Amino acid sequence: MAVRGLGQGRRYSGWLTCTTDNGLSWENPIYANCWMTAGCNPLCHCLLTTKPIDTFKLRPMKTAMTAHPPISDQMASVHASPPPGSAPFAEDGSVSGTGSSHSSALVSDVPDSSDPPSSSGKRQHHPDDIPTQPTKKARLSNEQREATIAAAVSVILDCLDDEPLRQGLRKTPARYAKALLSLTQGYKKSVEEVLGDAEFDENHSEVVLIRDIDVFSLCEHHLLPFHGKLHVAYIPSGSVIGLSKIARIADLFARRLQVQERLTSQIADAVERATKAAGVMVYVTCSHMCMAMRGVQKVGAQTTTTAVRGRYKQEADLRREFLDIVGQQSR
Ligand SMILES: Nc1nc2c(ncn2[C@@H]2O[C@H](COP(=O)(O)OP(=O)(O)OP(=O)(O)O)[C@@H](O)[C@H]2O)c(=O)[nH]1
Repeated sequence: MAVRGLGQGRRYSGWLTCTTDNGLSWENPIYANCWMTAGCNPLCHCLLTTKPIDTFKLRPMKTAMTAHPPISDQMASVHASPPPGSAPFAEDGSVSGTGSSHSSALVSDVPDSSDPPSSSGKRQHHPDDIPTQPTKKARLSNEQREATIAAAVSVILDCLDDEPLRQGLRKTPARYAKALLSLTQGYKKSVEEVLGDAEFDENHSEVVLIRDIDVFSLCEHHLLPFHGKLHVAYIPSGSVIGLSKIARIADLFARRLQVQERLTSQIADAVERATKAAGVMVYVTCSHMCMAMRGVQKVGAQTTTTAVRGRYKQEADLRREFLDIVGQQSR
């Protein structure tokens, strides 16, 4: 498949075969942005290795060489110019040539024209802004996301280990990419999908409390896990939702890059919206590996966060009842 002329602002993906000057050869999946009109040199776009590369060859992935929508002029302009000495693509889609090693960011955050810009150009987050829909990045194909992450992990391994291509590490970039996408699968789902049809008319207007729901998430500061338990209570007003859906809503938000406070609020907001409840209370206790394995190294430290909505905000008795049920000290 010919890739010549994919064009400025297009994205492409493929496998890049690299050979270092000491004869080592390996393949890296790449997913990159192209901003040249023809004959671009993939080395200038992909984040590959710190080792010198003297030959390279690009062959398409089975389903790849897809042209994606152009990235905005704004994003194209933040990239550095490609180095001189581009290599032409062959008609079969492969490209070979010589060059020196070069690295740059792999995939930029492509702004969406539907995002309301702030005066600083950044998207403003509003407290009511619950991300109930899959994110823009999650709409990329799994293959594209896996390839991008795996390529980045190859670079990380190259920085850590003297033999990044040894048997035990050879498949690590691909394994890690799969694992990370699994740990962040919440980006791909919406609250509506999670709920399905599991809303049932019921006159029960007393507390429904689901306790001891496991929570596993990734701290957005260090990409290290935090895990613990959460308890959710709501006061129905005319209908209830399937019990499992509360845990699914929790997973939807936990399986993203998070801070515990935001996770807690997002679950409370989503449960309130899904159940149209008169009141919601969420209580989360977690251990953060970024505080245990590294940094301050406090292995026993636990963080508790709560979020209250509706009647739980106004009525201390309801909060007390919640804490009694989950076995915590009343405050
Ligand atoms: N509020 C909040 N902070 C978190 C959460 N997860 C991790 N953190 C904190 O994020 C902070 C990041 O602080 P920085 O000083 O930028 O990073 P750092 O140098 O790695 O900090 P140390 O962990 O203190 O070594 C740390 O204090 C973490 O404990 C969370 O869920 N909520």
